[in-house]
Amino acid sequence: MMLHIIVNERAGNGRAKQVVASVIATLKSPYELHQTTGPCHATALIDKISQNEGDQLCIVIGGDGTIHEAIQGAVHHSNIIIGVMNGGSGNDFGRGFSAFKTAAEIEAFFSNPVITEEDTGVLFTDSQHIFMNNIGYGVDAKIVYEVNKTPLKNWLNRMNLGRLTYIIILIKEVMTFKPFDVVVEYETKRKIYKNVWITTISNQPFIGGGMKISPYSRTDDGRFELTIVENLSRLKLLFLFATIFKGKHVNFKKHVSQISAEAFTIHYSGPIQGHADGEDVGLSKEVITIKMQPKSFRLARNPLD
Ligand SMILES: Nc1ncnc2c1ncn2[C@@H]1O[C@H](COP(=O)(O)OP(=O)(O)OP(=O)(O)O)[C@@H](O)[C@H]1O
Repeated sequence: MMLHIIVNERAGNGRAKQVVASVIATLKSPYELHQTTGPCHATALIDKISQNEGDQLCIVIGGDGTIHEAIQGAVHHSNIIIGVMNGGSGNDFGRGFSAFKTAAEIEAFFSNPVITEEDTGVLFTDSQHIFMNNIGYGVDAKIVYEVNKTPLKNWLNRMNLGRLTYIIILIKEVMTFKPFDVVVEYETKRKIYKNVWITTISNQPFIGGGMKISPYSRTDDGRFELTIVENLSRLKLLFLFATIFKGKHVNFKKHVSQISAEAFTIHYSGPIQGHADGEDVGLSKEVITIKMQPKSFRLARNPLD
């Protein structure tokens, strides 16, 4: 098995750069180092690496954006095995799937390889988007959109206060966002929800840097969980957000519904901001569809996790 290290040195405001430096200083196994230079480069690197014969272990060091791009490539190549080291500020992939923390853990993987086949999803709007963590339309997506745009993020990241960016923008958006209506179709069912704030489809539990929005999601069960938050005041929504960090929001059954299925079609009453794995996918069309791609990439798990 050949070892490749793919790093986005810009990720996490330099955190990935520090991680890669400490890994290569202590790694004993031979490796090839690849540095991403901009958007979509991680996908192109995976495509190129896949042309080598046999299994290729690609340890991706970056944030969820870089990992998302690497997995876009990995789903097309069965000889690619993705491993991850957290180098961003949110790091939800590492929380929900698995992550290596040290070179010693990578060496431990070589003596005892734990490789699993993991699910991804595809969002169909006017174009297609593959996602591994979650996609969502609603106030949560508007928060992600605003967080990615704000200069506050880099400034607070530099002081290791990345999570504070989410909290400040979350409060602002909860106070100004206009709720919407949806019709959800799954299996043979059709349900109507009014006054909706959040529609998030999850493949793993975490979103927004550690908020446990979908506590029962599993990355290899061939199903998604749709979380709908509806019909509550702005103040209650703010309170509910505070409970999402620990996954306790699911106890508010009057306002929070969770549905498990392999595919969903959702009709929106108006254009609502969306994201896939924290990256902007624009405003919702009238109808969107989400489909499961079961066991679509191979993951190297940290055997010491
Ligand atoms: N060398 C580079 N310079 C600038 N951007 C890059 C480079 N390499 C990759 N990128 C782009 O940076 C985007 C963001 O990267 P990533 O999500 O890994 O880091 P981050 O935004 O700092 O992390 P987080 O989302 O956890 O805050 C990626 O989607 C990728 O398109």
